[in-house]
Amino acid sequence: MITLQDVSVTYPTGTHALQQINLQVGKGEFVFVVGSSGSGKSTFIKTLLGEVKATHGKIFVAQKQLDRIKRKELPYYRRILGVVFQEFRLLKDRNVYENVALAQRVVGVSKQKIEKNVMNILELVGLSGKEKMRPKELSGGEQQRVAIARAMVNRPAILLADEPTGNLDPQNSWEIMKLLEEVNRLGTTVIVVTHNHEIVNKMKKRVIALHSGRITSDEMQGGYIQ
Ligand SMILES: Nc1ncnc2c1ncn2[C@@H]1O[C@H](COP(=O)(O)OP(=O)(O)OP(=O)(O)O)[C@@H](O)[C@H]1O
Repeated sequence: MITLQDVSVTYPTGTHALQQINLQVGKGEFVFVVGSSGSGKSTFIKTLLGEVKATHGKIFVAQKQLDRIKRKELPYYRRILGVVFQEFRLLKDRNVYENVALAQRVVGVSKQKIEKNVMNILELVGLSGKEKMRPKELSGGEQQRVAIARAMVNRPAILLADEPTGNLDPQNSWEIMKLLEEVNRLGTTVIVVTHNHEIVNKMKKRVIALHSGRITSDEMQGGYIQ
């Protein structure tokens, strides 16, 4: 599903944010990416999104060669991916339904299908009945559920989550991780960047550790010791 061959990213400032990354993530995998601040985790996510260009190496995502994709093709490429961020990034002046439906409108889904898909995905994330609420009327955990629904409503093959529990208390963090596990169980490849040791250690998934832009360990059913 995802292959990186000798990928390096050097920012114009000269910082080597990723160095010679070789990596394969198979369809349906659940992977944690861990590492201290500045180790290159966000750069890794941004590179997969095509927001940051690799300075060296090849990247294949769902049979597309990302390092060869033209700028104007990026919006189509990004339909393969759903993304969730630490700070939710919901539209404050739109309700739950609208926040999720917008993701479908931009790809041209019909009104009837949007309604069905949005209701289905809101049920999956446990937010049925909250369609009319605005983000500020929801708890942090609920807002992150809306963000996950928005990321998943177009049925992307891959879900990227950059510190999805960074703004949540332990109980909500755990519930969001269980939801990501459910999304993964339904067939989506899930990549989660996190600092949360407890969750990584409990979930026994593949763990890729970065340090100074390099992969220092990659273990199936790994843990996270700092
Ligand atoms: N736009 C940029 N321009 C120049 N340097 C950058 C840029 N973004 C990140 N960096 C640098 O690249 C390195 C990796 O940063 P990155 O944000 O990927 O790390 P991170 O592991 O996500 O950190 P954190 O956990 O603090 O979010 C750091 O040294 C950072 O200062």
